[in-house]
Amino acid sequence: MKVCKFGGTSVASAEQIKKVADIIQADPTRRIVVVSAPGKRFDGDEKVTDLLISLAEAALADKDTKGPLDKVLNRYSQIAMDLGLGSEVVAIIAADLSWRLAASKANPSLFYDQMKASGEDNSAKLVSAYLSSIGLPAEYINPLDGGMIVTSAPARVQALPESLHNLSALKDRKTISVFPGFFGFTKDGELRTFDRGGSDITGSILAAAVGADLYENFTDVDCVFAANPKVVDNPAEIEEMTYREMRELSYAGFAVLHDEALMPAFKASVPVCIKNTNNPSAPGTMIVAERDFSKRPVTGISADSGFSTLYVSKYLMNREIGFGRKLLQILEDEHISYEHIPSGIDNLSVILRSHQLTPEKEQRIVNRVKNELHADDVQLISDFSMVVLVGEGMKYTTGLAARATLAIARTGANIEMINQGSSEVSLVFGVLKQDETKILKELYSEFFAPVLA
Ligand SMILES: Nc1ncnc2c1ncn2[C@@H]1O[C@H](COP(=O)(O)OP(=O)(O)O)[C@@H](O)[C@H]1O
Ligand SMILES: N[C@@H](CC(=O)OP(=O)(O)O)C(=O)O
Repeated sequence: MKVCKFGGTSVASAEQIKKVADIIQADPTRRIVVVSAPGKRFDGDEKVTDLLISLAEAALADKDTKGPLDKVLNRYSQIAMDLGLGSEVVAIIAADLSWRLAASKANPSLFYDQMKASGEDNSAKLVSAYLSSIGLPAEYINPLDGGMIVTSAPARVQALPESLHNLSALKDRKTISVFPGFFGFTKDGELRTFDRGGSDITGSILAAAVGADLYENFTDVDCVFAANPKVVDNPAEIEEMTYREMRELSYAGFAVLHDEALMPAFKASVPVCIKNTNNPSAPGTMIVAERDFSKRPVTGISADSGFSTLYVSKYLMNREIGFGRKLLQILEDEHISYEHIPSGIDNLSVILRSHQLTPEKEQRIVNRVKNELHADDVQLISDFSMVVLVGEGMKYTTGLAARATLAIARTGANIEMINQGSSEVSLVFGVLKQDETKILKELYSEFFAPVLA
């Protein structure tokens, strides 16, 4: 049995949904289908999830919701019409959206989640109706009935282990299950969405739950490339990589798969294949537990912006027992997680994702570190990027860090931070955002271009 997830671009229009149906029809083992909300049809188009966020914002601000609501409804009715579906499914979607809009706004975060989740929920109803209309026995599965149970606020939303048990029943269904991605329900029955891009996570959980032979993740590129194809021209194709490599690469910039989508499949030993809805005969990229890494030590290079550094220096910091704990406690009090902590004897930097900060939080953190920890210098600096070299073979290759730093030096950029995880599967460079692209390109030509020449 295969679990197939179709991303936003794969269900963006009737034409795309017809390709999805062909893919399902071509292989009778494709029994569980996870869908995203309709995504972009062309450059500059709007994703339905983004339209729904605007709709929720308007509703919460007590502004006119007709404009944003019509935009969402038009996307679905256009698709339904082009698929030759009757008006019934559109009426169901319209009723669903007005029901959600009328829901309580007392907790804005829950209201947002309700609205966002409708994107995948209604997409699943539409796809299921279309599959049925062409004679494929398909059924929409409501995640509440299916048993997708997730954590409750304020924790980051994650599936609870009992979801695996509940969802395993899907493998016995005689029909093709069409399951909306991106959300689940808490034990108290509250709807919560995963992180953006979270339909990948749903697919992985379902694949693990039913013990699938393969989790196929269909998107709009033939495979995972060794670097972001929007930045590097014609990057090398990755035929096979490990879960660990993909996790590290998707952590910083490989948007093709959400970084939290690897763990469920990995734990259940389900291989993952990234494939293209627009070119399903291409073999795609296989993500597996182990592979031969003798040919190329570096598998891929990713880059992502949106990091900040909390720089703290204090004379004799290395001798002060509990300094690190107290510093991290201040961040915990502000509900902030950290990514890396490179340190010297009298100073350390805590690297964070900037989206967690607000001007007020920044001020509070800096004041507390100064006043409570008596630091000599405290600075919160934003606009950092991380460029990450990833490869299982890096551990067994000498001189690799030297090659990487030399390549960066050729760009004239400064390296603000270097971090090599103890597993040595990745080498992380903290750089200024303005230098990110040129460094990525230079590193790519250092590690990939010579091999291709
Ligand atoms: N290294 C990479 N290899 C392949 N695609 C990448 C890579 N880095 C970024 N991407 C981008 O990821 C996109 C697919 O992810 P996403 O937009 O989330 O698709 P979907 O809507 O199918 O979920 C591709 O169109 C591509 O631009
Ligand atoms: N629609 C949601 C969830 C998702 O996974 O979408 P996509 O498969 O298009 O990345 C989002 O935009 O975040």
